[in-house]
Amino acid sequence: MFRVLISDPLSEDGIRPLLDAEDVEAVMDPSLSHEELLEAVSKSHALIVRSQTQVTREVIEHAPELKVIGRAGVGVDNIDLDAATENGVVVVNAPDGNTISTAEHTMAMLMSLARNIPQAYHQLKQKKWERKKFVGVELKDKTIGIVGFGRIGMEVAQRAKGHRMKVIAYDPFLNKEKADKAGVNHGTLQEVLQQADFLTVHTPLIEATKHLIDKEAIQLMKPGARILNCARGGIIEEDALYDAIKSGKIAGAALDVFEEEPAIDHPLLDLEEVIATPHLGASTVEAQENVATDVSFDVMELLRGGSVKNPVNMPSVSSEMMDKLFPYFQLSERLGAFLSRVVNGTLERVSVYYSGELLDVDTMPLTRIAVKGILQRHIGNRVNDVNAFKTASDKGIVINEQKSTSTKGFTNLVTVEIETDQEKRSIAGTLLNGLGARIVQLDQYSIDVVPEGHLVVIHHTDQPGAIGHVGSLLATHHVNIATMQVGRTNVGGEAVMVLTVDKEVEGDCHEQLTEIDDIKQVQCLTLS
Ligand SMILES: NC(=O)c1ccc[n+]([C@@H]2O[C@H](COP(=O)([O-])OP(=O)(O)OC[C@H]3O[C@@H](n4cnc5c(N)ncnc54)[C@H](O)[C@@H]3O)[C@@H](O)[C@H]2O)c1
Ligand SMILES: O=C(O)CC[C@@H](O)C(=O)O
Repeated sequence: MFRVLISDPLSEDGIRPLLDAEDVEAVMDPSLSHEELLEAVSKSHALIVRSQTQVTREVIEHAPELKVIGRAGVGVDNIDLDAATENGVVVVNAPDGNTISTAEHTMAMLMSLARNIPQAYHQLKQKKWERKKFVGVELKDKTIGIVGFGRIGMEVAQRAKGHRMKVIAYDPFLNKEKADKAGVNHGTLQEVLQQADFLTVHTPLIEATKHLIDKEAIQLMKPGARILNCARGGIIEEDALYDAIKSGKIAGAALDVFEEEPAIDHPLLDLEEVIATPHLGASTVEAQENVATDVSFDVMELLRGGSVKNPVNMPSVSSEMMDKLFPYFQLSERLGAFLSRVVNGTLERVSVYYSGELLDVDTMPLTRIAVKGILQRHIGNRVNDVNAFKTASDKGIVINEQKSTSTKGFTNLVTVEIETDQEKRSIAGTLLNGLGARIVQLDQYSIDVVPEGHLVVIHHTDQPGAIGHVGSLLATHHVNIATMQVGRTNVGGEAVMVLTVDKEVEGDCHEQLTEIDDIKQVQCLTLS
């Protein structure tokens, strides 16, 4: 008998198949205290949550029999994915079921914001008939800037077009061709900020999107623009938004989500220009039924040993497979992560080539890990080696894996190649017997670099003094160089320097490196 604990309110119709299953004993109790949750989860094989229950490391480590955590919704930021993976617990979510509800909620917020509906309603309830105070603005011919053009962003765009708004969108996976197909304009983040009368964010909350809309970003916006967040608290910096509304730079904001929830006594709620709902984007009968059905299906499949539709983290890999592939996991991920951080343009195709002793091995798990390393730059830990291919194909990225007889003299070689709408770049790495992983090729240049820590990649012209200038400048910024590799194709031609350094190169130091004569591009990255 599988014991399933459901610790947030879920649609009973949606989880009916689970409640009725003969091999499942389900307990739904959304009112558990923290101590009661720890006690209940300690006997459970599966835990199903929405966004309220915080599935922390402590919770996961209290559950020795736990096999799966089901998230009835999209965002998994309330689940400690690392702890789940480390403890062999599979996390599944239900990413499609609440898209429409959240897009519709965004439109409801957009219209309420434009026409001051909540404020006017509140006054009328106080028996005040105010008309002058609540003059709104039309949506027609206004520009809506959409940051994050995934499932919800795209649905919002279609609805905004119905209101005859102009739509401009930014997403690292959006290019002109995809934007044309969706009938929207494609812009950089800066262009979206500058052109938007209404700015709406629909990204996940990950390292790259935390405070994406901060003071500097708001500075770029039109005076009198309005901002919406029906995605995740923290994408918009709340203090910066507060100041911008107080100063009159931003005319108003509509918020469904907050950095800390429940947000009962939040300063933004004291501003009349702010309208808000308590994280209601997914709160419709339909969405709750959809996500409950989807998540219970995957949870039951997993408990019964079947395959799941929406895995979020890494399931256990057989020990036999692990022995062969394990040494290459980190190399493949880091090659992908390195290349994704230096490539320009929108990703279109990823090819991974294997040679030498990898010729006869099933290398598909390594390709997944390389693709995960590439996509993580923009998607964070929602992409993993299980869902990497699906995530790539959802984004229109073609994945290609090939075996090659060209080993360039190494006993094993993994080559990752990325094509974007602007360029084609490649990187190759090997495992040296007893010495660990090495990057041995970057594009046309032969190098020898350990793929870890802080790295600086400098494209320059091969001229006397270039290396010395870089060394002296880093020294003035107290950046210690651990190793330096220089690759060139011919004397006096194009060349690359790859440095490993003891601390991150940023700000002025980065700026000044780019100003050195003969240096064309400086890219800094950290592999951990
Ligand atoms: N308010 C609610 O109740 C509610 C309901 C459902 C979803 N959500 C949230 O809405 C968000 C979007 O959900 P979705 O289903 O559309 O997800 P999705 O994965 O389909 O789309 C997210 C998009 O954001 C893009 N992105 C990532 N980093 C970016 C960056 N730095 N700049 C611009 N774009 C970036 C991704 O490429 C992706 O296309 C998530 O945060 C989700 O948790 C909230
Ligand atoms: O459970 C909820 O209502 C919120 C869900 C939503 O934030 C999500 O990310 O899917």
